[in-house]
Amino acid sequence: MNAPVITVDGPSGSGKGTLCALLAKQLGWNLLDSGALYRLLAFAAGNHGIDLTNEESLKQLAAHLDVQFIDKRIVLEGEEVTDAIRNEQVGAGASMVASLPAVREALLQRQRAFQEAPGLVADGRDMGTVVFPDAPLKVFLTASAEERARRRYLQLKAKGDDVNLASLLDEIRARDERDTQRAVAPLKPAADAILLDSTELSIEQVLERILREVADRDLAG
Ligand SMILES: Nc1ncnc2c1ncn2[C@@H]1O[C@H](COP(=O)(O)OP(=O)(O)OP(=O)(O)O)[C@@H](O)[C@H]1O
Ligand SMILES: Nc1ccn([C@H]2C[C@H](O)[C@@H](COP(=O)(O)O)O2)c(=O)n1
Repeated sequence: MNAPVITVDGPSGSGKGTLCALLAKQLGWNLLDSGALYRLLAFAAGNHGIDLTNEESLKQLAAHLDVQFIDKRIVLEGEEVTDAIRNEQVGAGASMVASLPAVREALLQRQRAFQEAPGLVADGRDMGTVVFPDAPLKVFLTASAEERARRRYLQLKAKGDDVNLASLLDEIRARDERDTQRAVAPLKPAADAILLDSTELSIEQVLERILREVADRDLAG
């Protein structure tokens, strides 16, 4: 029998990554950060001088992407890029390459390979709709664009980045537009997903709510 999967989809800054990391730790399950794959591809394209609209070259690059996930570190073509892929510029590039159907197809099997015992928590935009359509628990996590921009502002400021709240809100809205309007695997809740708006919830409240769903479905064994 396949290992169970919990999918968490939603827009940028809604808290998916935070929730998934906590869930995976609590359950002792594997974690897939699918956004990191699109970020890595955009980053690698920059290294190789490949235009972010060149679908054929990006497809080849995606199929042969030399990446290793070692604990919480990410190594791309021998170079540690864990922090380097986490800025808004790489996020915007990731959103562009993610709109190309051949790229999504090339990354599909790589994502499904993360489904290993005892279970998988999968973070992304199309985890419940495309990559793991049979997952027994699907979550669609949202928050208002203003709250998501505020969270990102605090996150980047804590890292010492020079940030502007209004620009972050513009970038979040632009990314939402691109991610929800693309023709292939657009960001949308799966028909059987639980919708959770975290605008006024703490991280702990979100985790508690989802752990209740895990218990109700008897997923943790
Ligand atoms: N419920 C919450 N309340 C307050 N802050 C939160 C909440 N959830 C997450 N955060 C904070 O918001 C920031 C963004 O969260 P996170 O990276 O988990 O979002 P994300 O949905 O994974 O974004 P992306 O898709 O762009 O990677 C982090 O600093 C995180 O600590
Ligand atoms: N399953 C996924 C995951 C991510 N993307 C795209 C869309 C995002 O704007 C970009 C970066 O993701 P993040 O790291 O911010 O979660 O990658 C996607 O299309 N499908």
